Amino acid sequence: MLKIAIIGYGKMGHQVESVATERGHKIVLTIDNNNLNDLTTENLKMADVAIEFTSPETAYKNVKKCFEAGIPVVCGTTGWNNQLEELIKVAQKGENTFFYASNFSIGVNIFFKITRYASTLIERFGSYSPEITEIHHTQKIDAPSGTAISIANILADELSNYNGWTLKPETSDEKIPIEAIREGTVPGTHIVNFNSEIDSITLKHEAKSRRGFAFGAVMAAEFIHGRKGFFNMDDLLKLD
Ligand SMILES: NC(=O)C1=CN([C@@H]2O[C@H](COP(=O)(O)OP(=O)(O)OC[C@H]3O[C@@H](n4cnc5c(N)ncnc54)[C@H](O)[C@@H]3O)[C@@H](O)[C@H]2O)C=CC1
Ligand SMILES: O=C(O)C1=N[C@H](C(=O)O)C[C@H](O)C1
Repeated sequence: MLKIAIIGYGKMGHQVESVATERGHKIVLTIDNNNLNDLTTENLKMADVAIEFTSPETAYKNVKKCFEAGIPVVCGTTGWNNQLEELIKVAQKGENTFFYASNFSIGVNIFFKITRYASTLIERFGSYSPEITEIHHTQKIDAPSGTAISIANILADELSNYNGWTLKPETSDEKIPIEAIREGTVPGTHIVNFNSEIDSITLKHEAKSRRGFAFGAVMAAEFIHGRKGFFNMDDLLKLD
């Protein structure tokens, strides 16, 4: 049984609470906009691990607070990639424990591997243009989604004609276009399309709820218990 601090008690925080208690863990602290002053070193030290799902503006400070308190932290907040790199480097030194994923769903992480394999085949022929579409609920702050950026990085790794991504309607020959659609309450849909003059190949992952994200985050919390350093879904799922 782990004692868990939930930082960000919104849509994801509530799902994490539900999955964690079902798995026999205890929630010892919940933090949201209404009780930010409770995010103290003293309170964090009551927990074995913190799980952070907040906003692009707040994640950096929250993860740093966990480092300062010496508490392992699992973070799924998207939209702060520049600052994230800095904290990954800090954790890689081995004094802190940090697990980050742009998407904790097992299905999406399988989808990442399928996308990489498809890209290696596409690269041999060179006649296909890639495009990513992500569809999310209208409350989502960041665009493109963290998952779409992860997919774009995989495509750019494998396709020699591309070296980054661009958010539509902007276009650029060397950048993989990402279309971000905001629609109703969609939990998260990601589509990769490889288009040529004679055909197209489409890969799609569609989350049916937020449960898969929460389940992955709780598994990550269990995984980092007793470990030091930086970890991601490849360490947890060992899909290679
Ligand atoms: N990595 C993954 O698998 C997933 C990542 N996400 C990401 O997680 C983040 C949160 O998503 P949702 O739960 O849907 O958002 P939400 O808006 O429903 O919840 C955010 C919560 O954070 C709280 N909050 C704001 N500032 C805070 C601070 N400084 N300290 C503590 N709490 C604070 C808010 O009061 C709110 O309760 C987003 O960046 C989203 O993209 C969402 C789903 C899955
Ligand atoms: O904000 C969301 O809801 C989600 N955010 C993550 C992202 O930006 O990729 C993961 C998931 O798609 C849901």
